[in-house]
Amino acid sequence: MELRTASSPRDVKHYTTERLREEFLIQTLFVAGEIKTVYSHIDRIITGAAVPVTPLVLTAGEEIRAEYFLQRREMGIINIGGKGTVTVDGRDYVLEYKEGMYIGMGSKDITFASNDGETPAKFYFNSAPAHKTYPTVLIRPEGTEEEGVVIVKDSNKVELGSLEESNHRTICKYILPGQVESCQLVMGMTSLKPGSVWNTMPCHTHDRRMEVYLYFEMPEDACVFHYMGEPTETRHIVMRNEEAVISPSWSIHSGCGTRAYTFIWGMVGENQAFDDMDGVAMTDIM
Ligand SMILES: O=C(O)C(=O)C[C@H](O)C(=O)CO
Ligand SMILES: [Zn+2]
Repeated sequence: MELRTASSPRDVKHYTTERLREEFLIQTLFVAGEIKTVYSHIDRIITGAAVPVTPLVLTAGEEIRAEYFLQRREMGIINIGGKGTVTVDGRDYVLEYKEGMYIGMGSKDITFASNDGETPAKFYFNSAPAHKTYPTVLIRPEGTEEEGVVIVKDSNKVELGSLEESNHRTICKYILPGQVESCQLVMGMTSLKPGSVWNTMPCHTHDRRMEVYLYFEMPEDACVFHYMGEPTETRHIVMRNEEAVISPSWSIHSGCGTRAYTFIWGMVGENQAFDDMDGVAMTDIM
C-alpha cells in the first residue's frame, strides 16, 4: 500500500509540476493480476483497484493494522472493465461494466474474479473508516430492483451544463443517503456528452469533504487537464486514461479534456450532502 500525506494550501502553491504529481496524482492503479492501493492521510481514504486474471483476495496489509480490510472500514466499488464477480463472505455479486457495489463494515472475506481473464474486470474502489454496518448491495444504473440489488433512482441521475458551455454531462449518484446508506462514503460517476470537455465548471470546493476523481474512457493520446488548488491559486495536473487524483478539502477539482471522457468521484468527510458545495463564481477564479 502506498502512502500519501496531507498537505497545506500554503505549501502547495510553491510546488513544481513534479511535486504536484507526486503528492496528488495516482498512476498505474490498474495492473493485471494485482490489487493496488493508495492510502491518503486526508480523511484516511484508500483508493484502489483490483484487476483479477485469476481470483484475487483482498488482504488488510500492515499499514491499517486490522485483522481484515473492512474490519473498521466500508467500501464502494465500480467496475470499469469486463464482467466480474465480487464475493463477500461467500455471497457472489456479479458486476457488469459500470455496475457498482457498497460493502459494509465487518465484511471479512472479499475476493475479486473476472468472468474472462483475457478481458478482466477492473474493480475501482474507495474505502473509508466506518463506525456502523450498513447493508452490502449491488448497484445498477438501470434495471429492476431485487433482493440485494439497488437501482439508481431517476432523481439521482442529474443532467448538467450545455454544449454551448462545453460542459454537458450526466451525474449518476451511486452511493448516497436515501439510496445506498453508508457511514461517510458518497460515490458516483459523471459522463460527458460528445463535444463537451469540461467537468465541474463552474467549480466548487467543500471544506467538509475531500474527493478523489478517476478519469477513464479516454483514448491513449487524450488527456484531461485537471485543475486543483485554492480558487485563486489554481494549478493543473495532466491526466491520462485510468488515472486518479486526490483533491484535498480546500481545493477545487475540475477538468478540461481534449475530448469527452467519464470519471468516477468519491467523497468522504464531515457530511454526505452532495449539494453542500461552495460554488466559485466564474469571475473569481484565478
Ligand atoms: O461534473 C461534475 O460537476 C461532477 O461530477 C461534480 C462531482 O460530482 C463533485 O465534485 C461532487 O462534489
Ligand atoms: Zn466536489
